[in-house]
Amino acid sequence: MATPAATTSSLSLLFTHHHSSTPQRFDRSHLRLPPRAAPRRTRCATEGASASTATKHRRPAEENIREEAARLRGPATTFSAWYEPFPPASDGDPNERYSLDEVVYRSTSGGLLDVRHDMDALARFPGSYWRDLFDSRVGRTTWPYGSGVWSKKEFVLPEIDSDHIVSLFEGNSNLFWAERLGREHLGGMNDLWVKQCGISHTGSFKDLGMTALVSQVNRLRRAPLSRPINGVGCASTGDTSAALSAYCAAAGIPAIVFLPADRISLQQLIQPIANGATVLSLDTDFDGCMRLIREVTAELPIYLANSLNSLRLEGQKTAAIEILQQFNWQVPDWVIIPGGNLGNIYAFYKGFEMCRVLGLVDRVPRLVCAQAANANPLYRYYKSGWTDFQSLVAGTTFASAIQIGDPVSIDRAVVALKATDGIVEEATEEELMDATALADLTGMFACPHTGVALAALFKLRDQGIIGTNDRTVVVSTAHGLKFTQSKIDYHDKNIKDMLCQYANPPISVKPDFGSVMDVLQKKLNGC
Ligand SMILES: Cc1ncc(COP(=O)(O)O)c(C=O)c1O
Ligand SMILES: N[C@@H](CCOP(=O)(O)O)C(=O)O
Repeated sequence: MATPAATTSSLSLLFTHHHSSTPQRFDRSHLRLPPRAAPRRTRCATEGASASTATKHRRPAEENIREEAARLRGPATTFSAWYEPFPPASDGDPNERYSLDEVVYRSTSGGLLDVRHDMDALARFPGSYWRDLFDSRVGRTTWPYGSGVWSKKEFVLPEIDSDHIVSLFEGNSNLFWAERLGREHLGGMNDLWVKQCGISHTGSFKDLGMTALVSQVNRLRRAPLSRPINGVGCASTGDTSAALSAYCAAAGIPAIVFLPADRISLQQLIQPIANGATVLSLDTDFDGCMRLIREVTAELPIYLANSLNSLRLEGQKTAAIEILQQFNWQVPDWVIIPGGNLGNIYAFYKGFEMCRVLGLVDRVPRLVCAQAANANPLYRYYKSGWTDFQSLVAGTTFASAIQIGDPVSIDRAVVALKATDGIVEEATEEELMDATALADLTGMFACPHTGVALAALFKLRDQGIIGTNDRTVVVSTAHGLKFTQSKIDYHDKNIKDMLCQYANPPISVKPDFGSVMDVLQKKLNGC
């Protein structure tokens, strides 16, 4: 079994308790709990109104689910969150903090910010309370808890009014047992799981962060705050832009996306176009787009939606909490995540660590960040023993959404990995494409980024670092249907210097019985 990760981490600081507090008896009236279900009454079809009328009008006809939730809501929450410098200031102003209603992305020293929660207030309730509350909301449509993100609202953006939330009922993604991949291709692994964050509204995990960010923008733009924010913008390798465009379109907020020309898939490109965003195709790479959007958002009233903005990570961290929940609050041994701009690895850590600190679980898993060898600044940094970070010009990779050489969240990633006794692995193009193909041959339809994570798993199994019985979760970050060209090239054996050993090209056959029989007999005889 894997060694459980250290339980006291340097990051405990991130979850500051302002006073030492032991969980006390709790008063449920402080929380916005889901309305208690009315006692069920069996109704026979002949009783009163017809059965169809009785089931049709669940609330007054003129009321929508948002209004229904507002009517049923309890007293306001006492939880709060704010921005603080990341990592916590050692030589800066210890009191530096900002309201989430401020438009601020950087600390006064130019460093990153992080969303901090009032952990004292949350810790007034025992872990069992939070587990029960979150479990009670899964799979419901009660606004806004039908979303996997907002079902954990108190841990995400506790102060936002539910009326301001922009949600497409994201999250609650499938976590499935990859039985055959583990058994047949990973030396009899019997506890291998894939968290399908890409089976989602816009086909990637970015939806989780974008619902949080666009909701906050919606709050800022509307009365009483009425901030002059004219639009929301991002640089993107294709997934952030898709999520931003969809959530902005749902809220009626203008979206502006900066895309590196010819470096994202067609399926990703059409998403913001279809959602009505302003799409700028720039003749540079992602890092170049990122530099530009930072300059532009400093000049124009455009709110920055990249994960440099720590609001995003509050939504993304719920995927980690969901994994714990899906395992009935048992902690897996390993979680493997593909990394590019490196916000997500930190978001996962934050979700796990918050649950540990608040007593929902007693430890955190070991994290593995997997990078494409052609875009591997974190891997090189890790291999240097965290002594020498060099940004680089990322090379072309089939895992195009992580073709990033100067990751914004490098410092966040290092904290997450150090605190979880984490590992960084890399995958060559052949390794990631073979891993993707093998996963597909066992029933998945993985994106190349998931292939990077799977290739890292293959290596860590070969090295004996991940054991046969270790409960391991591979985070699948996007839907394979967004990256079909790479699969077409692979199965066509049309990739230079790649064997494409698992290619399964279609067989051209004459349309007559004899020819078809010949082919099938050869196939069935294993020739
Ligand atoms: C599909 C996919 N996987 C993984 C990542 C990596 O996430 P992060 O940038 O947070 O490291 C991204 C974006 O960068 C992505 O779009
Ligand atoms: N893969 C991302 C890259 C940008 O990441 P972000 O999380 O910082 O917005 C994308 O799809 O654009």
